[in-house]
Amino acid sequence: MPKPIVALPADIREFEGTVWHATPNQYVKAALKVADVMTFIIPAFEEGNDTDAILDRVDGILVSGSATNVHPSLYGREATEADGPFDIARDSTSLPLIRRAIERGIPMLAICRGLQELNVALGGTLASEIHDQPGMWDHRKPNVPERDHMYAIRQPVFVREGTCIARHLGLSGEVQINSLHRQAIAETAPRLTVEATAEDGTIEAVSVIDAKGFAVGVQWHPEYWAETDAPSRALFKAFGDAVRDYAATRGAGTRPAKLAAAAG
Ligand SMILES: N[C@@H](CCC(=O)NCCCC(=O)O)C(=O)O
Repeated sequence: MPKPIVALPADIREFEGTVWHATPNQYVKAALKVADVMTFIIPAFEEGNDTDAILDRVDGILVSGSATNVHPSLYGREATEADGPFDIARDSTSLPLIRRAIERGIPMLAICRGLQELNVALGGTLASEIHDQPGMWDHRKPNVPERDHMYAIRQPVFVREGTCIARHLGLSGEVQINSLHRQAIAETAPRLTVEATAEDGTIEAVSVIDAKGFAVGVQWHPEYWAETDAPSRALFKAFGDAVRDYAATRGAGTRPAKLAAAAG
């Protein structure tokens, strides 16, 4: 069987005097080295992407983290200074991919901003600058020069027994994670179940209720240490296995009508 492919919605970045559709190496490296799947980076456009045409051609979606935030208008709020910076093209690409992948039973792993997009895509809301609230930890990216130190594993979260994420991580109870976020889930979308939380109550992992397949989101960054940290590795291998299972099914004559017609 050919190596399966997952779609990853790009971020919009500006440098060297132009606009780039980009993603950090850590996501595509973990996908290839640990999940053993290839990644097609999807250019981020406010309009023009054909979501089903993308999903007809891939076996999963991987929704990455980003320093930008989901635009508050997407969860019924006015935008304030604290809610930025924004990446509306990324929002416009990710949210339809997330909704449609869930409808079609296409495996999805959502990470950090990806978990927040998953929650908003399914009708939930987000809170900004959570560290300013009484009793909350500081979950923000550590202000250090070295990227390994930014993504250092440094906080415990508690994984509920018998959950999807417990199965994929290969454990329940306390697990140590890294943390690089200013926002978090405020109102959980109706179709999501909370599967892990931090001691301060921050939602750290969710899964889609009654999902047809692998459909989880984590607020931390398993991709960064996927080759060396056991729970991170287990999660990416479980994602890769789900993607291969989907690819095998898709390859077994259940290709979407559009592709079958195009193939003649
Ligand atoms: N912007 C959101 C999501 C945070 C996230 O995805 N962080 C990973 C990238 C970190 C970085 O490079 O700054 C939030 O802050 O909650």
